[in-house]
Amino acid sequence: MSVGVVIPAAGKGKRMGASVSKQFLDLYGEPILIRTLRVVSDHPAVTQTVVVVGREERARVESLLAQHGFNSKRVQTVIGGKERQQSVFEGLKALSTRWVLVHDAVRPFITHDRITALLTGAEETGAAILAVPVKDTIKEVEEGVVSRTLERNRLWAVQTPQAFRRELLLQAHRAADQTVLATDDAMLVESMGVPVRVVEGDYANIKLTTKEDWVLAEAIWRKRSSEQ
Ligand SMILES: Nc1ccn([C@@H]2O[C@H](COP(=O)(O)OP(=O)(O)OP(=O)(O)O)[C@@H](O)[C@H]2O)c(=O)n1
Ligand SMILES: C[C@](O)(CO)[C@H](O)COP(=O)(O)O
Repeated sequence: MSVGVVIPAAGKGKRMGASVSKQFLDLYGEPILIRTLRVVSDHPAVTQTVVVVGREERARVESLLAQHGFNSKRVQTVIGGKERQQSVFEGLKALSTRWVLVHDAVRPFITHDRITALLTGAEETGAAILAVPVKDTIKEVEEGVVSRTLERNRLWAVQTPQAFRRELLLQAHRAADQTVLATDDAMLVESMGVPVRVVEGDYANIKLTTKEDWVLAEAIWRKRSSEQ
């Protein structure tokens, strides 16, 4: 199985509200992007990694990669787009592998064990995602009033990485042609009628989105470090 990875890292991190984009913030002495990359690119199935960056940040990312021992053969950079979906599409075009993992730069707590399970899950239909059962009750709200309570035992919170046959995901992105804006890649494949396998994720695989997530990230990191 030849597996490439796309790491979208061209976001601005507006909801985090820090002075630099969240993927460059240090978590216990190392930038989040580097922590994420170290786990994903070291997985034994991964042969190619592409980091998608903002145009004005490319030089900074390349020097960060070199500083942390990632040479340009192991990890390359491409310029992203305005939305995550466009950034992923740019990354996909730079890969030559049969399979692709798409993984947010800001989910540093992914493990090899979950990546392996995800890749196995994807073999059947060409598409698989990691997800965890939701813990809260979820309601639809319109103009400040509840319109519907969703059936919790059918709801899963979706994470990355997501794994696809690369040609399938490329086809799905081309079909969307920027007229459909999806919040994850699986949505594009689902809209082609392809079944997407759900593989149980890990609640610790959080996405750093707001300041509260940072507190949680520090706690997860401390716990993981004390267990090693
Ligand atoms: N145009 C974009 C937007 C997002 N991303 C990346 O997609 C991942 C998930 O996106 P999100 O958490 O929404 O990051 P931001 O867009 O940076 O956050 P915000 O919406 O708060 O600005 C991040 O690794 C982010 O860098 C990207 O590569 N290109
Ligand atoms: C892809 C994702 O991480 C799955 O949970 C999420 O949808 C990304 O959303 P964002 O608004 O781009 O952070």
